[in-house]
Amino acid sequence: MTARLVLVGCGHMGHAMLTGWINAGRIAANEIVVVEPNDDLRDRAATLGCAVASDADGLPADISPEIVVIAVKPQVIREVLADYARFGDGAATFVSIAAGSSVATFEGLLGEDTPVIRCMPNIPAAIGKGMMVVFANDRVSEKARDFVAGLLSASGEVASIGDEKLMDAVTAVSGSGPGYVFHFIEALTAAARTAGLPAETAARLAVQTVYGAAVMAAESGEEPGALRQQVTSYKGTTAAALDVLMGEERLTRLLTEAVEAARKRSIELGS
Ligand SMILES: NC(=O)C1=CN([C@@H]2O[C@H](COP(=O)(O)OP(=O)(O)OC[C@H]3O[C@@H](n4cnc5c(N)ncnc54)[C@H](O)[C@@H]3O)[C@@H](O)[C@H]2O)C=CC1
Ligand SMILES: O=C(O)[C@@H]1CCC=N1
Repeated sequence: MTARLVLVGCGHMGHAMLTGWINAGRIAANEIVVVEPNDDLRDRAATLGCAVASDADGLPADISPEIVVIAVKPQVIREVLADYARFGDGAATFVSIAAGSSVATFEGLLGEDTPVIRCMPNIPAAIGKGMMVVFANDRVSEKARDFVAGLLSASGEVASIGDEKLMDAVTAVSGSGPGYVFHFIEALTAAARTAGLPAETAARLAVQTVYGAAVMAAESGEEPGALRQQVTSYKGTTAAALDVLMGEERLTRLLTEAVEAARKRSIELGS
């Protein structure tokens, strides 16, 4: 077995991405070593056919991976990276999905010649419907960039940005965004219950409505505003509800405030 890729951290996002890579055939499971201290999560990765270790000391001594993916919480990045310094300074390309953690943090801890790709995925990556946004330093080779782009595209759409500062905004919109949408579904379900619908019906209507509308927004080729107008009959029911949501730009202002809170937190996590 040649260990082409080391995945450090196999929790929610690490596992979501790992299954996407393997299921899409972008890399063979036996070319991956997963480092994960949690026994259950490590076993889950082993079930996929990956080699596993509970910490960096458990990695085979002679491996020389092309890619090291860091998928641990931002709060532990510094201590975790110290264990992977031997792959720094150009030996491997590091891919980080940690919110906030800058490329400079990686270069500082692993050596300034370390190729680093910062990526902000989101949790629908677990079903191949993610949004992944990447920023790379200029040490990343074309070969590594292509390999990583191929891996990420197994989990959904991939976009790149040239200004790393925008990663905090990206994190606040698409990284955390599924959380907002899940909460919207919860809120619509609660409203449906208040309107008298039984629990099961309320939940079903809320999910299918968000799903159908999202697919239509993604695939119809029409602007969301135009689609909204198609639903909104003059003096009809949708207009009555949208008066509540759009009056004084209530929902836009609320979301702007929420996104700004997430953006600020992303900056804090990186400092
Ligand atoms: N969950 C999400 O929707 C998203 C998460 N992210 C980022 O992904 C990263 C991971 O987040 P989650 O998967 O949600 O967290 P998680 O807590 O589910 O996964 C982190 C994993 O790292 C493991 N871990 C801790 N110390 C370790 C070490 N020394 N070596 C190897 N593994 C270690 C933990 O046991 C855990 O399983 C974070 O940096 C987060 O900012 C980014 C975008 C979306
Ligand atoms: O909540 C968080 O910090 C992570 C980053 C984006 C989504 N989840």
